[in-house]
Amino acid sequence: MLNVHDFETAARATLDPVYADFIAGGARDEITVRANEAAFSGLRLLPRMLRGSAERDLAVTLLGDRADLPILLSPTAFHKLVTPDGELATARAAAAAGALMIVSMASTVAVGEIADAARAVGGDDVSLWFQLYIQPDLEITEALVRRATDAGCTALVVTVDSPVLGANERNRRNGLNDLPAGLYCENLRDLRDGESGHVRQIAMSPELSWEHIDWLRRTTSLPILLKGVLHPEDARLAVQHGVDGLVLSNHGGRQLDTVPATLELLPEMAAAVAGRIPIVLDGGVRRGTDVVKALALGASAVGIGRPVMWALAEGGEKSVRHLLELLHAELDDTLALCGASGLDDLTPELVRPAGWGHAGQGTCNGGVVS
Ligand SMILES: Cc1cc2nc3c(=O)[nH]c(=O)nc-3n(C[C@H](O)[C@H](O)[C@H](O)COP(=O)(O)O)c2cc1C
Ligand SMILES: CCCCC(=O)C(=O)O
Repeated sequence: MLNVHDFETAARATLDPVYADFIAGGARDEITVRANEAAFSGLRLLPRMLRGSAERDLAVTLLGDRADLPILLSPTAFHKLVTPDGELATARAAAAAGALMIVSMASTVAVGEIADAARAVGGDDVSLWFQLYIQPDLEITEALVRRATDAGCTALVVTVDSPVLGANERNRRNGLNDLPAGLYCENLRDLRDGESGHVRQIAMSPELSWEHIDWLRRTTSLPILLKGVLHPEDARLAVQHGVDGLVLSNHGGRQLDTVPATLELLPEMAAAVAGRIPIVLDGGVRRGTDVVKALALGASAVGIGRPVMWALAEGGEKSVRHLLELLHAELDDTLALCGASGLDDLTPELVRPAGWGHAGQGTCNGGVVS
């Protein structure tokens, strides 16, 4: 295993193709799935020479939580689909690599147990964030927030791009509409008497509004990030509503198809928040060079979704750890080659659109690169 792509190839060789499709797939024609990765290819790196340092500092602090690398584990559901220990394996690997994991509300292990597993490996300093789909029944939402808080999660990542579930036609064709027997969304178990944690207990709610964010802001003292805001005007509203951070995400192309690649939106979004809150970008990050491009254009960190699922499927905990170590090493190598001694050295002058001097051909830099 030398890179992220190797994990995908190896995972596909062993995984049930129905689950491989669930992981790889996106909404409708998967135009956005492809656009995310293509956007990174559409930018070139223009390194500086003779100004590096012997060691590079890759650590990042986000909303008070320190991580050894600016690559987060984006929230992904159902880890027991691909490995028997499920999210316990992921959390142990992330803790060992010093990476920050965002636990999906739809995890197949309860968040408290995930946190215990992470701390058993990484000690009390390990930080976990919890991803939340606000439920129209606010008592249920409160109970979920309480479970995450009691588990010691230090931030809430509220996914707002899912007023309805994305239409994944691969899943429809494959007849995948439920979890296999014995797997449950454990965070939803017994929220009301006798509830098993069936996946259908999770409501996607088209009626959610900024009032719900205001309500959540009053309900919890944890930092709140919004995941899935794409319009710069919504980024400005998020700041006005007291949101602490954004995860600039199109859900890996799994919600509205044909939205722009997240990298394409980054310069505009960074301009909209103007440094007031951090931006974590996810979607299509597969290489250390991708991380450098995102940080150069204004992200504080990135997230990875599918790569973690592929590594989990390929070899469980040890493979996720290996994946994170590979990405850490790739990022370090890229910084060295760029003449950067730390993440603060990653500025927009490092990137250029691809193409023979046709301004905007790469279209990812939105005019921010001079
Ligand atoms: C299998 C799978 C499950 C996911 N589950 C969730 C989830 O439960 N909650 C959520 O907010 N996003 C979820 N996502 C989206 C990821 O958090 C992330 O935005 C996306 O995967 C990033 O793109 P990438 O896969 O290209 O790295 C999921 C993505 C995948 C591939
Ligand atoms: C209710 C589970 C949602 C999983 C998800 O967000 C995804 O597969 O993209």
